[in-house]
Amino acid sequence: MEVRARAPGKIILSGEHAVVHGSTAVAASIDLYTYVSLRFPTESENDGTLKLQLKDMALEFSWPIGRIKLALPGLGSPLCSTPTSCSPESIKSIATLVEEQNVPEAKTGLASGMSAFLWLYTSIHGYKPATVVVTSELPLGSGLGSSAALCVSLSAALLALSDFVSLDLSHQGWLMFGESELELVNKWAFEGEKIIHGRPSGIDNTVSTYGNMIKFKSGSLTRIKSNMPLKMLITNTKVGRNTKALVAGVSERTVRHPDAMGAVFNAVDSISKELSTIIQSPAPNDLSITEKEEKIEELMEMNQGLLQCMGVSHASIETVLRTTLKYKLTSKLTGAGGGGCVLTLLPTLLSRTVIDKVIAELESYGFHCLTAGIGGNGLEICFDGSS
Ligand SMILES: Nc1ncnc2c1ncn2[C@@H]1O[C@H](COP(=O)(O)OP(=O)(O)O)[C@@H](O)[C@H]1O
Ligand SMILES: C[C@@](O)(CCOP(=O)(O)O)CC(=O)O
Ligand SMILES: [Mg+2]
Repeated sequence: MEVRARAPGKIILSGEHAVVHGSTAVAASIDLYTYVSLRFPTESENDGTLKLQLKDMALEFSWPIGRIKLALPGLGSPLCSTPTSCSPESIKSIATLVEEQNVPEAKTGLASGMSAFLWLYTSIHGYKPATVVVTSELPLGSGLGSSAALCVSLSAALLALSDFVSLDLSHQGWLMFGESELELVNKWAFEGEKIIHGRPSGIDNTVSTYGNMIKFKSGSLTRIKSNMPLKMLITNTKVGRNTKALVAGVSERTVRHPDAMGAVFNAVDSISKELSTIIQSPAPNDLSITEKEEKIEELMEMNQGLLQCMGVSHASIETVLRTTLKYKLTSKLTGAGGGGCVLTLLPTLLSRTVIDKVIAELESYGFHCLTAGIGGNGLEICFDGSS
């Protein structure tokens, strides 16, 4: 029996970082996915190992089950169905298991993803041999939520073949989980994100699990129904960065300047609330689409200024801002910043010629531009191997 799961990446329209400190944020899924397949070996295939294949990178890691038992003794049997946090001791043991693999020097960033994999796998399936294959359409470490898409798709595939959920295994094609399964997946994925991010807000795993557009504050989500077309250009500066370090940097600044940073987070909270009101306001109402777009642009500009105050902008991001401004377009970073991706609002009346010109100029600096569909499906799974 094999199961495949796919979970989308995301863009944060407003409120990244501040959301970690209790402010409201608005995020939407994008139509770029991470896929995870899980298969248990037949008796003749069983070589007593747990394998992780990262297909896009042509990497394969393999752990003898005996070695995992030694490093992580005492995993419950029967296993616990409630998501549990990885203790500092288990984090250390898992780090040792990861270090024993030959992770190429240029790919050491994968170590945290591999650790999340080992924690989620052993927590849900214990000491059981299996092969897990991961592929992704998302750039890793660029602010589009690849870590959350990995944790969500992985948790879903693991749970789909566990005793903790019951599903219609004969269903053909992609299938959505029910509400209680989604909640369970989201909780496990959050535990995985904790290993990768240190202190995640939970917005990335939540929007990847549920899809569409959400408003998120202090761990709880409100679904948003957009009442206007929203088209964003996504520019990947290709400057690598690490969410965990950036999130920690903002927390350190908050400790140094609690009042000033508190005011910044409050301002972001107001921006996100206003943004979600505009996006949801019925059309046509007293505001035309163009007026709504102008308001959104102003809010994006203000949010970007506050992200700069938090210390998470970057020279490459500033180059994107300056370049798009030449075409009277507004941009803000998305995700953790420090490089990574930048969003630019593409107003409905903007001509294709201008879009092509701005893309050409951005790409002449070595950046990569893409336009992704916003607000599509969240997590889905498939049992028939045809999708
Ligand atoms: N498909 C994948 N395979 C392996 N690890 C992954 C994958 N996707 C994400 N990761 C892990 O997540 C990390 C990137 O997460 P993060 O720094 O939060 O950036 P983002 O979530 O914006 O892509 C990678 O360095 C890796 O450890
Ligand atoms: C910076 C933050 O708000 C979003 C991080 O997103 P990403 O990992 O850069 O895609 C952190 C969080 O909310 O957990
Ligand atoms: Mg991430």
